[in-house]
Amino acid sequence: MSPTPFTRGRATDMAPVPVRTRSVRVSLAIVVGVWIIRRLVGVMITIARTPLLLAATVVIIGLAVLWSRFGLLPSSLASLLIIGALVGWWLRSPATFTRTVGDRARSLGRWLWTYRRYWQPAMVTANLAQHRDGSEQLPELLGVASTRSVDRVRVRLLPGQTLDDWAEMAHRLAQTFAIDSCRVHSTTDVQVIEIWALRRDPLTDTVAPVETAGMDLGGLEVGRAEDGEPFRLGLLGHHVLVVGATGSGKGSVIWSTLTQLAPGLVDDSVRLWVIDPKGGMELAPGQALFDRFAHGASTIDADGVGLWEESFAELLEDAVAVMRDRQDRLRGRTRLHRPTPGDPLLVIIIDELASLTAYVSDRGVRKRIDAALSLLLSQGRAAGVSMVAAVQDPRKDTIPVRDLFPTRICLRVTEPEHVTLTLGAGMRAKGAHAERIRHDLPGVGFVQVDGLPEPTRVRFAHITDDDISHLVTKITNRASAAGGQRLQAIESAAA
Ligand SMILES: Nc1ncnc2c1ncn2[C@@H]1O[C@H](COP(=O)(O)OP(=O)(O)OP(=O)(O)O)[C@@H](O)[C@H]1O
Repeated sequence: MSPTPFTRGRATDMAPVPVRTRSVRVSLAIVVGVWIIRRLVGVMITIARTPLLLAATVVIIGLAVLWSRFGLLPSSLASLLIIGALVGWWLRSPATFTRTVGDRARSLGRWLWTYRRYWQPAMVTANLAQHRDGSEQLPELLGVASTRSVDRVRVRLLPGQTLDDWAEMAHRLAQTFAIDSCRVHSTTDVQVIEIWALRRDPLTDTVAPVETAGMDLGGLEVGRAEDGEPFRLGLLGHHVLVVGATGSGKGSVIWSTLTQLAPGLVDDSVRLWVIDPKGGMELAPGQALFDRFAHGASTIDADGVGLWEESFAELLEDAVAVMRDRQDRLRGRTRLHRPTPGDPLLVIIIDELASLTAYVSDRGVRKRIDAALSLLLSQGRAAGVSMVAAVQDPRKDTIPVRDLFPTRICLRVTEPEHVTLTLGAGMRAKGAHAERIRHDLPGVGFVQVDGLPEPTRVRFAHITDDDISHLVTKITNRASAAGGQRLQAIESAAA
């Protein structure tokens, strides 16, 4: 007889040979003694594994020995000396003190009093514990690294668990550990994840622009991530799409990127071609830095076609020509163009991409723009042509080339659907609720880089009008000091 759906499968014995063991009587003293010894060994292992605890234990034992041998006065003096040294360190170098002592002490405290203490009930109530053969299996708490605002909790998953299981439970964990919010991140080890538990949101404070002497196109420091660390945006070999409702701070993504490109603008290893279809309102203050600037003119030609649309198409087609020329030159020599002074990275900046893809009135011009955009986005990265484009509406009929941007940034949006369209399916479940970003937090958003499993929440640096004029003056002065071709390019752009 064939098995029914309920009788299919193989039955396994609970044990290879069923054995009935006799119960053994053990005295209470032995049970308590073993329990104490196990605890003591656990404490010693913890001390040995934790440098801060080890140092504190050594100091305390040292002071106790001093006291027992030489009395109270020498040990009190030694204690004062140690406290004085710590205070002196904190005053001289608060950053290193915080990193070495403050954060470690905080991590230890959070590990002991919050996570280790409530780990079992938290796992059970969030359905993240497993029950097998009558025993309870808990995911292993590997460690906690805390800063002033966030606890990064490393956890080894139980067999069969995935990052998504934890992402689904993130809000429950936040509630259980009494923290603002929780996000789950993968690590290089597939069995280990990191929970970022936010105790205080470091992104409520405006982020100031960072002045850089050098430029790292693989990671421009454009803002701050939610763990309080600098956030770096890769531009070399990338195109970046910024999506956000009006007033969400798209301008700050563009300007913080431009600020970081300053060294390259001075030594001519970066050139900017800019399209600002909103009449140049957003980007004109930086015009002196752009090699080309198409911003729309108020004129139309004899056929009623806006000349600005022509100028957008021309700029993009010229960029395609630069790309083709590079491809011819680099073929067989390298697979990725490395920008150098005189052979720069060409960065194309477009402030409102929908004006080029959806709102162009002339069909011929629109076709030209579509063709050039698709070519640049699909082939430009390797040839040293990168694009940074901003748009309010990420829907496919507005931005058909959306998926060709490997890096996508979702600032505050009006609809949950916009998050999925921008960052990809499943990203809201991983905590990217960009539709919930508060109106008073412009420049806050989620960044998704192709190949990385979850988005990063960041705040981009706020660049004021004064910062922009300071930047323009600085770059033109430096370029003037450097002399040569680059200055001519800047001067002719400014003219
Ligand atoms: N990172 C930021 N930090 C603090 N304030 C910011 C930040 N970015 C933008 N702002 C402020 O928020 C307001 C809106 O910014 P912005 O013009 O860049 O938005 P936008 O998304 O480009 O809007 P639109 O689509 O209407 O042009 C401005 O007053 C700006 O000063």
